[in-house]
Order: sequence, then C-alpha cells, then structure tokens
Amino acid sequence: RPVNIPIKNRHVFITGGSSGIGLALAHQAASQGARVSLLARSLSKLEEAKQSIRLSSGVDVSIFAADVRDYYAVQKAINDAGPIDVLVVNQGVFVPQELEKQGLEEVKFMIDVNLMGSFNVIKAVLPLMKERKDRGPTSIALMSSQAGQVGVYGYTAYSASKFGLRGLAEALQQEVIADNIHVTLIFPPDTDTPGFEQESKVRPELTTILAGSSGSMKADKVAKKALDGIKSGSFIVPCNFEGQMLAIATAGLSPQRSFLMAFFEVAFIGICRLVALFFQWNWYGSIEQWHAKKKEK
Ligand SMILES: NC(=O)C1=CN([C@@H]2O[C@H](COP(=O)(O)OP(=O)(O)OC[C@H]3O[C@@H](n4cnc5c(N)ncnc54)[C@H](OP(=O)(O)O)[C@@H]3O)[C@@H](O)[C@H]2O)C=CC1
Ligand SMILES: CCCCCCCCCCCCCCCC(=O)[C@@H](N)CO
Repeated sequence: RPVNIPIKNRHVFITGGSSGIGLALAHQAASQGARVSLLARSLSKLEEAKQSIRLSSGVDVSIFAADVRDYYAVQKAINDAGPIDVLVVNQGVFVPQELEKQGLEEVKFMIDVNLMGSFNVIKAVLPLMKERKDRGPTSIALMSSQAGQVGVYGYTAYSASKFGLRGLAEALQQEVIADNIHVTLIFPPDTDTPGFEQESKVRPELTTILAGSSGSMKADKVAKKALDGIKSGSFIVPCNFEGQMLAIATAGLSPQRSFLMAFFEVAFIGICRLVALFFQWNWYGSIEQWHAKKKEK
C-alpha cells in the first residue's frame, strides 16, 4: 500500500554526499527543509560540499569523514550524527575493465565499498532507527545502477556489487516493514558526475557502446527522481524511459506499492521481454563486430 515519507524537518544522512549524485541529493534535501548529514572519505571535499550547500540554500549540513569499509568509523559517525529518518546509501566506486585484465584487488575494492560498505552503514543505522518511537515512517535508500539490473561488458565486479544490493534490499524490506521502515532501490543510467568523468577515461570501448543503450542524465535529474521515489516509499526507482522498461522487464518478485504500476508491470512485461531480447541481439552483434574489427587491425 502507498506510504508518504516526509523529509521536511527530518534528518537525511547521505553517504558519498560530497560529490555527484549524492551532492545533488544533499542540495535538494536541504532546500526542501531537511536536516542533512554527509559522509565520505575526503574531509576537504566534504568541506567544499558544505560550503556550496550553505551558499545555495543557506543550510548548514553536518559532515563526517569516514571510509564505509571501516565499520567502527562508520558507527562513530552515525552515533555522532544523531537519529536518522532517511538514510541514503549512495557511496560507490567503479573501475570498468574486462575481468581477465582486472586485478583482484580492484574487484575486491568495488565489492568492499559498494556492497560490504552498504552493509556496514545499514548495520550501524538500523538499531538507532528502530529504537525511536513515534517517529513516523523512515527510509533506507540504496543507490544501485542500471548495471545492477543487467550485466554489462566491463562491469563484472561492478555489476555483481550492484546486483548484490538488490538481494540485500528485498530481504531487508521484509525484515524492517514491521518497524515502518521503507527500503528504496535506485537505478540510474550513466550520469554526469566527477566519478563518471574519471570512469570515462578508462572505460573499454564496448562498455561505452552498450551503456549507451540508455540515455545519460544530469546528477540533478537523478537526484530528483531518487528523492521523489524515497518520499513515496517506492521500492524500485527507475530514472529514465529505458529505466522504466528495465524495471518492468526485471520486476521479478520485488514488492510494489502502486496498484497502477503493478498493472503496468503485468500488462507490459511480455513486450518488455521482447524489447530486452532485441537489445541483447544488438549487444551481441556489437561484441561480434568489435572482435571482427580488432582482428582486421
Ligand atoms: N555516475 C554514474 O554514471 C552512475 C553512478 N551510479 C552510482 O551512484 C553513486 C554515486 O555515483 P557518482 O555520484 O557518480 O560518484 P562520485 O565518484 O562523483 O562520488 C562518489 C562519492 O562516494 C564517496 N565515496 C567513495 N568511496 C567511499 C568510501 N570508501 N567511503 C565513503 N565514501 C566514499 C566519495 O567521496 P570520497 O572519495 O571523498 O570518499 C563521493 O562523495 C555510486 O554508488 C554509483 O555507483 C549509478 C549509476 C550511474
Ligand atoms: C526492456 C529493455 C530495456 C532496454 C534498455 C537497456 C539499457 C541498459 C543500459 C545499461 C547501462 C548501464 C549503465 C551503468 C552506469 C553506471 O553505473 C556507471 N556509469 C558507473 O557509475
């Protein structure tokens, strides 16, 4: 059933909030009257973010320098930040590379930050979020990626880390629903951020070609979709039209609050599977072409 999770005058805690999508979310939450806290590794980037939010909305955000891989550092930050109403687990790292070429330390880095780091943050927040009475509905939101709905060339480790978040989210929602806690999973396409700019420099050509199947977005737009999804307690939040098709094609056994969306899923799942097969046909065609071109050289 539908739910409404207000953010005005409530505490929104964003990991990876000093850059890109997380920073855009922080700006929007602050301008909508939320009390905002940010967590990331680099203190100087956090201070810059704090400054820019103060300039644009006059709001003073709290900042916490910690690495999500360090449970005790995360726990300390969260205890210092005070009770959280909306947790956005958004930190993420992405180093695209064919698995054969990628070092295992890079694989582990992505799994540790994106997946294990998310466990650390949620484990630290949950007891405090649960323990408060008369607090109204609260939210735990996770930033996945369209690469967490479909495997993409060059993203073996990254896709695995983002698919992992879905299992975590589906199981967690069942565990916390009785506490009026609502889980949201966000699936952005390529998004114009400092992290993406870095990624683009090292991305295999095929990764760029396949990821181009979905249009790219501005961080502000993704943040707006995310925040609207969080406020309406949506479990799955797609960000663009391709994302809406992907969400239907991969709906599986995820919960659905909206009767209208449930109807769309049932009505369009067949056609979306057809479109998905067409995309796969196309992707394998691109892969074949790319190999043929490489051989010629
Ligand atoms: N941009 C894109 O194309 C897409 C991004 N996403 C996802 O959205 C999220 C945000 O991405 P984007 O805005 O592009 O990323 P950015 O690289 O621009 O920002 C990443 C943020 O995460 C923080 N961070 C990184 N590692 C850690 C860590 N170990 N501990 C704590 N904080 C950390 C960074 O700060 P610091 O380095 O100081 O720690 C920074 O604040 C990620 O989860 C990403 O996977 C999903 C789909 C597309
Ligand atoms: C029903 C069929 C729908 C068809 C649409 C298919 C589109 C899939 C495109 C996948 C794009 C993956 C982008 C990853 C972005 C990301 O996370 C990196 N930039 C790292 O941050």
